[in-house]
Amino acid sequence: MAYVLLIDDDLEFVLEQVRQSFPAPEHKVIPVATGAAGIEQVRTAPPDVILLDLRLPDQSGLAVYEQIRAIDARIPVIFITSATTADTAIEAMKQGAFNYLHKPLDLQQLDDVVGEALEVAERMQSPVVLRGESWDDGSDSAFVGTSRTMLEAFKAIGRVAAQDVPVLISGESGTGKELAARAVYQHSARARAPFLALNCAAIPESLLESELFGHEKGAFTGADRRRVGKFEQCSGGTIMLDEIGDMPLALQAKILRLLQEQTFERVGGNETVRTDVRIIAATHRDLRALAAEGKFRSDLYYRLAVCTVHLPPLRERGEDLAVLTRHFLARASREFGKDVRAVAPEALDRLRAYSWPGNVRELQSVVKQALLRASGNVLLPNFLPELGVAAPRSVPPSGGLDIDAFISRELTATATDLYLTTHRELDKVLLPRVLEFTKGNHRQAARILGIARQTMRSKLRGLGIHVTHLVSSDEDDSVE
Ligand SMILES: Nc1ncnc2c1ncn2[C@@H]1O[C@H](COP(=O)(O)OP(=O)(O)OP(=O)(O)O)[C@@H](O)[C@H]1O
Repeated sequence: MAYVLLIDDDLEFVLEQVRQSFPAPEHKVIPVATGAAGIEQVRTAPPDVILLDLRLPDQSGLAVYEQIRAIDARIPVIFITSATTADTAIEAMKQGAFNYLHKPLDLQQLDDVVGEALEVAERMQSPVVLRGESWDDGSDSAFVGTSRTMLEAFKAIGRVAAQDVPVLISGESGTGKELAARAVYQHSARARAPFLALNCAAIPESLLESELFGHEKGAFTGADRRRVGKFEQCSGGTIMLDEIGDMPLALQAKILRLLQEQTFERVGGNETVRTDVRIIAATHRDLRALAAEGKFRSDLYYRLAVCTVHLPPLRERGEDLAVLTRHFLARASREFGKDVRAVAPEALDRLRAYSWPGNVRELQSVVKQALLRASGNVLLPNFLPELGVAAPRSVPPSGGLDIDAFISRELTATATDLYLTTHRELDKVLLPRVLEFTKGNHRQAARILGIARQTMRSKLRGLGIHVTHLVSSDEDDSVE
């Protein structure tokens, strides 16, 4: 359940819109009409996200924002502005506001921006617990591993977290780099300041610079107002640059300067902006090799590689496979209201024989699929999907889905959940296709599909499909 605090004296119209977008009982919207009441609410019952009008009867929205930040800088604050207060909204972004929306509110933007803020807040606030020993409570943010290599990684996380220097996290896709970055952040001196994660490979090259550094009005066609970038917005906090190996060389130079001097210029601007951000870079590529080939700046590589955390691939983690399988089984059992507690040794043997190119993410998906088919409380080998075929996809499949072939393959006398697994298979193709069609527009996609946006989001998450908000509130979401 999301808890949204609305601080706005226009309680009739705006409140109605917010309630429409975030209906009870799944959501709780608490409205207050003054800054003082809002601050009191944040103090006594901290919300997940705050919508704050810039114009309030008792004090300015910016003053209220400063006080909220002092209480907890991690709660995302989205400003509500009228056209005349847009400049102040930009000022608020410079001070770390999450985003801003114009009145009258556009319901889709409201939904997208608040939805994204909730995801960001969850990343910051749900604690990543490093689990070297106990593993079977299925807790959502547990970072599980008992193998020697994972214990080394946990130690490295502990070692680098406290030092206020850049960190480089390496590991194949699905090995837990984002979890590691969150753990570093949460154990650092900046843990009470914001954390933003950005996937450099998912953002078109032409937009990435502006996303990170912002731009001035008129910097390029369509830049009709100044935009504050992530490095300015997140000053005091931590930024995860995921897939940094995919960053264009020109932009790497700008990152290097930021690391050396903590300064930069917005795109199309001359003003030197000062910031104070800790960078956690992550990559599935071999940056040292890329640097040797001239495809990654070696000076940036050496700067980033002072503190490193390496996450080994699942196939090299020995005993972790069983531990993680039980962990995900406990989690999925809870999620689907089943009670499958044990894994048959033959099922584990089959899992061990596989090479796991998609690593822990793939295992998580396989266990979920197996659980959906399971009956009784032991996970038997015939509940497992065909390994390699059922690997999660993060990009839309190009060849489409042969649903008839899928059903023929799965239709056995022992199948118990063919309805669910077939629908999941269909979702893997359908959802990305519809989002592609709507250019990442969630509201439109949900409307076309005829399902609730929240349902669509949770389905995407369940399938391991990540949706990232790319640019600003004015623009769209897109599929990674
Ligand atoms: N050791 C672990 N314990 C529990 N869950 C894990 C572990 N490692 C990964 N996961 C889960 O696997 C999924 C993928 O992890 P994560 O997104 O951190 O990987 P990644 O290396 O950043 O992947 P990518 O490079 O594709 O972005 C997430 O759902 C995460 O919670």
